[in-house]
This record gives sequence, C-alpha cells and structure tokens, in this order.
Amino acid sequence: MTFDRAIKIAPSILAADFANFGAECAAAEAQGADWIHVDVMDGHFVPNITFGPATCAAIRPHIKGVMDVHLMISPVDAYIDTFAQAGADVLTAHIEAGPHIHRTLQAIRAAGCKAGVALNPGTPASAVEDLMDMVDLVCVMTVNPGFGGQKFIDMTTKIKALRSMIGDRPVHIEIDGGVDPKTAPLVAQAGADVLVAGSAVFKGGSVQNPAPYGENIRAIRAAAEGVWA
Ligand SMILES: O=C(CO)[C@H](O)[C@H](O)COP(=O)(O)O
Repeated sequence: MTFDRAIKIAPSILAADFANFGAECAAAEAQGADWIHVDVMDGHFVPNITFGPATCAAIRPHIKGVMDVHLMISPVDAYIDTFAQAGADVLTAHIEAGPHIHRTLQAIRAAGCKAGVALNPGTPASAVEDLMDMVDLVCVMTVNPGFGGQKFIDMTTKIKALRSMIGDRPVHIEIDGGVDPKTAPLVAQAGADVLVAGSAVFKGGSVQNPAPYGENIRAIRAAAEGVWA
C-alpha cells in the first residue's frame, strides 16, 4: 500500500446487501471505489453486531485493492492476528476500546497491517497526540458508531487539529459517518483524505444495477475535490 493524500472513497459494506458481500465489493471497486471499508461490530463496544474475521476472509478474494477493516470491538488485541490473516490491509482499533492502545497499535503493525486509531465524537484530538509515530491512519467518527445512515456530526475542528498534529508524517485522516456530497467538502477542506460512505454510495443501486454506485462515488469525490478548485 503506497501513501498519498489524494481523496479516496471507501464504501462501507454496512450499507451493502449482506447476502452478497463478494459481488458488492467487486461492484463498488468496478464503479470507482478506492478502498473497501469493512465494519466489524461486536454488540459490546457498539450496540450492533455485524460479522467477524471469517466474513473478512471470504470477501478478501473479491477485493483487488485495499481492505480497510474498522474494529468496533472490545477487547481488540486477541483478534488482531486473525483479522490480519483474513487479509486486512488496514486494521483500525478504537482508542476507547481498551486501556492499552499503544500495545494494540504495535501488535497491528507487527501483524503486517497498516495501523489505524479511531476516535468517537466525544474523544478529543489530544487523546492521540502521543501516537502520531505509531499510526498510519486516524479515523474521525462523525457519528456515534454502531449504525449506518445516521446524521453527520461536525468534527471539522478536530480534523484540523489532527492535520496539524500529523504534520509531514504519512498518516491518513479518515472520516466515517454521514459522508455524502454535502458533508464531503467540509471534511476535505479541514484536511481529511479518506472518506468512508455507506448509505450515500450504495443507495439506488444493486449488484445487478451497479451504475448508481459509480454516480454516487463520483458525486462524493467531485464535491470533496471541489474544495481545491
Ligand atoms: O462505522 C460506521 C458506523 O459505525 C459506518 O461505517 C458509517 O456509519 C458509514 O455509514 P453511513 O455512510 O451510512 O453513515
């Protein structure tokens, strides 16, 4: 995985057809997705349950590019190697998920993955200040995690603080929750480069009719890139 700061659209399969994940991932990529975002929820750290490493391993062959796995689970550490073996390129853990985020990030890199740390809306940017040399990605939640289709919470002040904290380091800022063509410019302007979008990508389409995925991805990308025009 090479690093760049170009806008990347990462469809969240939380909004895809759960009976058809492989085809949905392939369709989203064929329609212009840069990364595929996989939301793992445990019914404990967040009030919803999705799927685990076996599903990640099953969809991996259907993804040509980056599989971006967002772990909304607690505890995390015992599962890192299993998700790495399932083919995750990026593994993101929440800072709120346990007392030893430093150890978790070390374990993610030791397992051969890029290491991400996620912050819930109530967690300040300063919480990750001492982790900047240990992460490849900071995920800023713009909804309280657990469900797709929620209203965007403005975190632009936090994104700007993180961008300044990151400086010249090769660290992505990812935004997750309520991203659509209206909110994408706000977060791109503040310094985000990876935009996770579930509902706004998968709406109106299906694996039989994937063209709307492409239209939706292009609309989000154009809105985000428009801030530099
Ligand atoms: O992590 C998530 C929820 O915890 C989802 O990735 C996120 O909410 C994306 O869904 P949508 O674009 O529909 O808001």
